[in-house]
Amino acid sequence: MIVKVCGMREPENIRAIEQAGADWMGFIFFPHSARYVTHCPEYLPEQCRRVGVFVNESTENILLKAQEFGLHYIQLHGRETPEQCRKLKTAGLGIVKVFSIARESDLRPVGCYEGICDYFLFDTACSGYGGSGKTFHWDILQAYQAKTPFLLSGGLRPGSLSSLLQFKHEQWAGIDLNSGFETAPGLKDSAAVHTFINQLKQKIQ
Ligand SMILES: O=C(O)c1ccccc1NCC(=O)[C@H](O)[C@H](O)COP(=O)(O)O
Repeated sequence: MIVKVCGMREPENIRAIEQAGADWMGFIFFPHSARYVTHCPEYLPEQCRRVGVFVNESTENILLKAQEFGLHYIQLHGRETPEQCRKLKTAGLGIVKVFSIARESDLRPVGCYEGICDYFLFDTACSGYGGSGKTFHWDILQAYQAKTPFLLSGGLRPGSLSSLLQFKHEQWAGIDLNSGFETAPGLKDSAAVHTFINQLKQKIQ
């Protein structure tokens, strides 16, 4: 089970979340986000895969950030096309395409990205692009029949553990933690993340 912690930017907090056992760490390169990373932190995680989060950004700018931050994965939250995903993949980056989910029909576009992306991330549909702090009805994902593994996202918080333990899907590969574990935007409660990861990984590998 991959645990991604998103919206990081403070060096000490990055270290603490790495120590807490996060597998992936997300850096948000979207200027309108409260978690926007304006400059490269003094410390970047070495044990975690580094994920760059972008919204409708040019391939050129994404590649610049990928180099600066040593990104392993690019997570795309906007209207990025399969062609842009393919270009980034060809540059040697892993690709995570995000789909905002409110109803079953929101799963329809995944077919165009199948075979190009390494992972999909299913997040709650909201007026912005992410970080809503709200969950969607996970039952909708039972209609997902493609083969690309996915991360479950949107509104996860310490109290989500029991629901996660009941969730089942063959392609479910991980979860994404963000605002539900924050003490302030961009600052995670490392003790809460540590406890949550330990409890989750004791039950699900
Ligand atoms: O978190 C943000 O501020 C954000 C803004 C714009 C695009 C993406 C953003 N977050 C990316 C993520 O992967 C979040 O973890 C995901 O949306 C879930 O967030 P939350 O509902 O707060 O758990």
